[in-house]
Amino acid sequence: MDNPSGLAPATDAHLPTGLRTPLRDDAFDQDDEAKITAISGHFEAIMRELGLDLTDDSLAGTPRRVAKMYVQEWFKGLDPKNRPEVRMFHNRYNYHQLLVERDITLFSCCEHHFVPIIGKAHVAYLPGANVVGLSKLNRVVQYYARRPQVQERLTRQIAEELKQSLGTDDVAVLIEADHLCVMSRGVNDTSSSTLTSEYGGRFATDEALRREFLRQIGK
Ligand SMILES: Nc1nc2c(ncn2[C@@H]2O[C@H](COP(=O)(O)OP(=O)(O)OP(=O)(O)O)[C@@H](O)[C@H]2O)c(=O)[nH]1
Ligand SMILES: [Zn+2]
Repeated sequence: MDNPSGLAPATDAHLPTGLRTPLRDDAFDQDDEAKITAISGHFEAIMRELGLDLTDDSLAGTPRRVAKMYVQEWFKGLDPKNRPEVRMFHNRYNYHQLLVERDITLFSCCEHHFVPIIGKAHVAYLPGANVVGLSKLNRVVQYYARRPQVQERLTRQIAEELKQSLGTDDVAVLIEADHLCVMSRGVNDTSSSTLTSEYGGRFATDEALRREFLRQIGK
């Protein structure tokens, strides 16, 4: 993609304002290593406040482990350099039926409590002139999941990205997930789970198509 300014593209600049993850303008002025060093110092302070002895050989490396985990794994979807390139192929075989990628592993993080959200995403679309490389559907889910999130925004971000990348509004996204903030604290409910969905184009208007999608994902 042309980038005459030479500046890194802003996270989510391609999404409607309400769907963007709230980030400061200078979010990526620091490189990953500088972020890891800074977060490591902050996490060390939290551990100290909890009364932990940082000279213990099991605890000594924890601040940096956590910082690396945040920057390189849990929250790597905040950085636009990690946005997947969605490759399309010419649909020369004229496949125009429903395509469903189901049971995509979903690991995210609750932005209210910073604990995991674990579940599955199911996505579907109706191919037009082009088809997408299947793994790119999983990569789009993972990119938006690897951020502090609420499930509603995650669902709509994935749907919007797929609409733009696949060049069609005929996109469906359904997420079922367990929120550790609900399971492990607060209401301490380990049996409830949360379902969210977004239906675009023909999925929004054609009830039979929506039912077929739900049938294929076992709902
Ligand atoms: N809508 C929505 N809410 C979420 C999500 N993840 C966590 N929450 C909720 O965010 C809310 C935050 O509410 P607060 O009252 O500020 O926080 P709290 O005192 O920790 O709330 P409790 O969890 O009820 O103890 C809680 O009700 C969480 O269950 C999500 O993905 N979507
Ligand atoms: Zn939470």
